[in-house]
Amino acid sequence: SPIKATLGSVKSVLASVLSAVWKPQQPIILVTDLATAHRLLVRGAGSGYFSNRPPSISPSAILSRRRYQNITSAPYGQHWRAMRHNLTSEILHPARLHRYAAARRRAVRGLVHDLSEQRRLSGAVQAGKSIHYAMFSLVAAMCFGDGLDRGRVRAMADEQRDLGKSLDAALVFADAKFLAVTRLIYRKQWKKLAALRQKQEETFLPLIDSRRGQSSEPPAYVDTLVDLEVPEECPGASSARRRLSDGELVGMCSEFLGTGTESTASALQWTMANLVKRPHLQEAVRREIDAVVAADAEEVSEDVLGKLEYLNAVIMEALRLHPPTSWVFRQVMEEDHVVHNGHRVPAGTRVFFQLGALARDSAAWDDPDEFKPERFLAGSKGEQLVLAAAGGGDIKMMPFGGGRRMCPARDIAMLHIRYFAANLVREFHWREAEGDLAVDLEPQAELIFSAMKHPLRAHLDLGRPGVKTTQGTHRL
Ligand code: HEM
Repeated sequence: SPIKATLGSVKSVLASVLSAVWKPQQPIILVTDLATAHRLLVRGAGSGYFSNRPPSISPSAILSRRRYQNITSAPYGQHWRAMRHNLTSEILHPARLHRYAAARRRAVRGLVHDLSEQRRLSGAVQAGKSIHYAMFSLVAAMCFGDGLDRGRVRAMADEQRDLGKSLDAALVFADAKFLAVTRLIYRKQWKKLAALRQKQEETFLPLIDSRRGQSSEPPAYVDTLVDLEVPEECPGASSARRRLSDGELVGMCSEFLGTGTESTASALQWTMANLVKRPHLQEAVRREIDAVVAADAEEVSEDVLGKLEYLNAVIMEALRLHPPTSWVFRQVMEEDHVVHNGHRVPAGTRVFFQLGALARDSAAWDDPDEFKPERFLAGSKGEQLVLAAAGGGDIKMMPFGGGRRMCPARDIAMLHIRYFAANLVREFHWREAEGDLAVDLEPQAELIFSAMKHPLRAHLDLGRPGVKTTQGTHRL
């Protein structure tokens, strides 16, 4: 109606005026070359901390008015350290990764089964969607333990997807100084965010409660969280520690499910898309697998993944050209001493590292826009590349970020991608579909993650003689 339309335009004018008043523009540095990225992120971090991000847009942090922090959103300090240490030492430590091998095998088996069924029933399979769900079910098992029923996992995956989609809308609340006013102006967005979070609490809290006081092998992430003690924030209580509240636990589980699924599923999808687009590379990967895996072996097991150098090179090249996380964000704090072009960067400055541009820096790569896995093979120039340096060394690409806030899950992410990709290539011959279903390598750049704009679809032929679909038994 005309009244509604008038109110709508008044609202948008008012919102932009208000946001300019209460959100003084902070300077931004956009980093698109590797030399600057290295100087700021790695060496810059050595002379100060430079380890904070701008205020998070995670619904958990916004709705709780920043009382609930997760690893990604927490300011650099004791609380962040305790949470990150728990994740890296209890779940992601390289010596402990083998404990989740059974869950990984189940997830790959489920994915192969799903794709086989789709293949039987229709033409092109919806590989993108299936990969995403399989990765989610694996991460959900690591988070809440084995034995979750399929319906519940589906519901959680849907909730998580809706929450991810709401992030753009949550941007308006990120650093609003007068949240009450912003809430009023954007009340629809606020209500939607609150409803999504409410739903998530209803799903997660019973699962969390059912794990209290239990010990299982392997431990679920949530088991380590309910036992975790973090420093008390009260001034004067420097040595006091406390457990995480229910609200914090829900936020931490949501972070694990989101970060654990989105980037890895996206990297796997980009890898498979490039293999569909380039059948000769797919054949080379298959030959490499066949050379080290017996024809009657049930699967490409995790212990042979280290021998699959060419597959690894394909994955690295996919990560370079299609980094699943688009940006690394930092904000300069008072205590930082970040120097750029001979000047100290003022506190409050936001520094955005554009990962896609960094990985195509022509100073570091020959033919930066070409898909050439060979550059990552032993003996080639790319061999000595460093994915991202937490300490010294050059950076040639940084899909996992860098410095103290670098992704803590690089090893497990690479394991997941290699294991899934190796088995998918062995089980099926992937062929490009026609017309609208052909592989489109255009990204859907979102605020945080960058996935394929058109999720991967492909025709599949059985890769091994004797492999049966659900009507019989699949070998995996
Ligand atoms: C291919 C897969 C992945 C990619 C490309 C990726 C990429 C990234 C990037 C770019 C960052 C920001 C780093 C920075 O600010 O310097 C990050 C942070 C993070 N990632 Fe990952 N990630 C992946 C998989 C995972 C997985 C599987 C998990 C969890 C199981 C995870 C958990 C996290 C966490 C908790 C942080 C925040 C670290 C902090 O603030 O201290 N990531 N990731």
